[in-house]
Amino acid sequence: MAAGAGRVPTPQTAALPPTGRQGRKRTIEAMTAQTDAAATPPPTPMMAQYIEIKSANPDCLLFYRMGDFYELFFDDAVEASRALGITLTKRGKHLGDDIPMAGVPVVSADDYLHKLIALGHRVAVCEQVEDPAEARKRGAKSVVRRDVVRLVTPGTITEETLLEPGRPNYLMALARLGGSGPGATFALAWTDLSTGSFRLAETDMARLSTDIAAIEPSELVVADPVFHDEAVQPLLRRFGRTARPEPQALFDGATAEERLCRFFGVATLEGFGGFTRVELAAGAALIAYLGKTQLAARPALQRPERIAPGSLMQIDPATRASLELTRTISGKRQGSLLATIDRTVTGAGGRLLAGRLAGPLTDPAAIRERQASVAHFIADMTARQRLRATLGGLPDTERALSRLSLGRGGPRDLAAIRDGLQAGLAIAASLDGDLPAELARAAAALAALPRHCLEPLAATLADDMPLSKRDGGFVREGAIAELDEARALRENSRRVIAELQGRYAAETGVRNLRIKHNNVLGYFVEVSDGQAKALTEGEGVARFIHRQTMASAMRFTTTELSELESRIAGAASEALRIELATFDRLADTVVGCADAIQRGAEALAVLDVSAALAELAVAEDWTAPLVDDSLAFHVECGRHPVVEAALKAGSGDPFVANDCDLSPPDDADAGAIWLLTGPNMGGKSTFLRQNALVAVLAQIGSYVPATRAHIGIVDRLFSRVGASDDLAEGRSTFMVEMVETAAILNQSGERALVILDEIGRGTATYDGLSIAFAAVEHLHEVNRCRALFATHFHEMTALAARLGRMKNATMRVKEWEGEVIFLHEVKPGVADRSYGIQVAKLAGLPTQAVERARQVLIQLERGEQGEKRSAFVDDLPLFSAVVRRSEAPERPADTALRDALAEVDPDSLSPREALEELYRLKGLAKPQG
Ligand SMILES: Nc1ncnc2c1ncn2[C@@H]1O[C@H](COP(=O)(O)OP(=O)(O)OP(=O)(O)O)[C@@H](O)[C@H]1O
Repeated sequence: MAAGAGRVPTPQTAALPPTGRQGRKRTIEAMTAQTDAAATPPPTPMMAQYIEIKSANPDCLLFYRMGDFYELFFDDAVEASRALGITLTKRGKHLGDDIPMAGVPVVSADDYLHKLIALGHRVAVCEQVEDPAEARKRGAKSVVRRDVVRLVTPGTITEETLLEPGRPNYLMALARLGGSGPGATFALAWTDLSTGSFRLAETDMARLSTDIAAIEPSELVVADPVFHDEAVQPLLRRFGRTARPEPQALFDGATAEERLCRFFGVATLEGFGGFTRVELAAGAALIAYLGKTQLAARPALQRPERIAPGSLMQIDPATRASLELTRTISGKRQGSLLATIDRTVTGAGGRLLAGRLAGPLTDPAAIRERQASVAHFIADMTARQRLRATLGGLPDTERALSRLSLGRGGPRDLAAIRDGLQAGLAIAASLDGDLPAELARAAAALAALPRHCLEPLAATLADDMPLSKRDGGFVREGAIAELDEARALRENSRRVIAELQGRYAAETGVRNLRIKHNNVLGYFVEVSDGQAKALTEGEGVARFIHRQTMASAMRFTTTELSELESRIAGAASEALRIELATFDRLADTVVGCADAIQRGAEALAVLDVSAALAELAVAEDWTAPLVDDSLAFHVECGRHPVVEAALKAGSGDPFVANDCDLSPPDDADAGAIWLLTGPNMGGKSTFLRQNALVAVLAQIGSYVPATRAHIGIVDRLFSRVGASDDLAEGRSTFMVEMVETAAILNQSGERALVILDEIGRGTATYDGLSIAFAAVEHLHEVNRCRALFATHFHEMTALAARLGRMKNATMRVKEWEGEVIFLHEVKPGVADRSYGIQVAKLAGLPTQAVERARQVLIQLERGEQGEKRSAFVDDLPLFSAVVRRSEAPERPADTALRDALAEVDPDSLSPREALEELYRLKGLAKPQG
């Protein structure tokens, strides 16, 4: 019986010793230490096997299969019990000490794996690789042979339960050739093992983190020396535990091409397109790492696709985060651009859309091709709705195929392929007429789906699928005569058992006599204690053979029952054998057609995304932007899709659309800069971001939230909005801001689009103002890019007089009865004030603090008009903040003046006396001291 079977992992409470990588290493050493044979008994054969396997996988938690459980021992047990909250127990001794042990049931292993992977662990799954009967043949003490069948790592998972449907899960390899000097070349290779996509791209040191962030890998493998290179380390640190070192041998450039050819079974890679040496090294490293983690299984990877340099808009990690493209700043999908625009109905469609959003295109022709697909589905609403209804119910064909090719598939994966093939062929037939190029290619891929693969699946598979193939029952009745026979025998035997039970009950007179089954006794007759006499006395003695006495029941068997049992067992195992063989045959057929099925699944994803973007454009009233090679950036009535959706769902307030024109002014050869001033909460950040999002949406081939848009290709997008600390990197808010601003000023060319919000506010006013000034001048004179710059430094608006391509714009507000009303409208010109205090009041600052701020502001403004700053500070008595009254206390001069005025009788004064009186009063009004 399984060790620990029947145990349910429960929250663990015992205090545990410290663990960690170091601790684990120590334990392995201790485990394998040679000991004084006389003093301590040698490890049991099973423990010796465990230690051997664990030593070969020191950096993984080892899931060691024992019956229905995966057991963990030593430090692995301690670590897993902590991470998973499962009971830590012990089993036997090693070198005189108790062996800590923890286990998880095989049936729910996926959930535990999920948690461990999410925590950054890697797990080696060690299975029994022979029948226990075989082991017994070698002697009573021999252990069943076990081996690691798979390393589960964050980038190589394929289980449905471990993956998010709409998110790709990338494994990436980073290769460097040419040493660590300036001549070094870099490349990335990445694959989504769950779908088989495989891409390669060259990169360089400056772009490295931007390119990695665009893919968002779950796991990044880097050659050991590169991983530890001081120049690369800070970049990799950004990706935390995602990045891990692997032996340099995996990345060997000299053998890379040969290794790739071997994997794809081709003599040369020429048919796949040209690759650089470093790209091949990255690709081969990825394949080698897959070999290391997947062991015997060969994933169905697509042929490598090269992403040409410059073909995608570059968006660095900070910009990506600040624009909340696929995730909000707090890390959630909800509230991101992706979540707001995603109307896809399949997992593959969702992943394709996410991928497109991560890498907008820079080729206008390719963008227009995608736009045409969207336009097609806008024009043909019936086709769109029909397609979406068909796609909506489909399982994830891509991921099912990947599991089948890795030998991890189940009956439901076969059914998914069947349904995908059926739907694909039906859709191909319905896509008629004049199709735009991208859709025509998709239709062709669908029409080419392998019917010879569908036929056996459709003829053989049942309608309802069990989860595991071992449960049987997935082959349709009538499909295989041999199986029908075995099943009939099995069913028939069950009926015979029921009849036997009735007969025994009648013959013995025990009405509630039952025939039951368990794994230990097999079939047995059970009667309650009080009625056992009918079976143990008289005629019964000869027939009923006693097996077991329970607390309140007795169990028996009969010769007839034993014979029946072996017939039933034979029929059931025969039926299962036939079903398993059928599964393997069908899975082989599917894997044999993997290429065509993959292309079909991709085509379905393209159709889903095109129809979804059409649906979005219609529902939200978006328009097709004109995208070309110019430097134009002209958006009319643009909106921020996420803020607009939030307003709709919340207050119901309409979103105020705004124009933005950064196209080169008439006689200029470079784009314009808008300097945006306006009150807090006026909508500056929203306006800045919405224009960046319009550029992104336009370049993924989508329609955009505007009434008209003309976008000249943006090759690089920079957004520096809001401030954040990067304490892990030891950088303050201001430092982070400056590092990002430096990157923008160093890297933007004339095709860049730069969004800068309140640069320089994190330091002293004059320092900040000077930096903001310099940044705008630099953007205008050196970078010459299109830019939007929001600021509260109103002094900067004066730059418009000097910088020909800079324009001032402001957010309109209305003041009404002392309150400020934000109109969220952008208009040319300069803001007169910031309205910060009104916003503070709206935010609920205590009344006396608001009043006090007003006084300080008045004095500060006076100070700006000539009075000395030091005098102003002197004018602020230390304790005035606690003055509760809203009016300022009367000063002595005010009282004297009022008294003097009261005494004056204007009717009795001559003109000369009146003048003298005026001088006297003025004298009284002079500030004291
Ligand atoms: N065009 C708009 N139409 C309607 N509401 C808007 C619009 N723009 C912004 N808002 C609303 O105003 C809020 C504040 O906008 P935003 O953060 O862009 O202001 P801001 O000027 O950048 O403020 P601050 O200077 O304080 O950062 C938004 O959360 C949104 O609810």
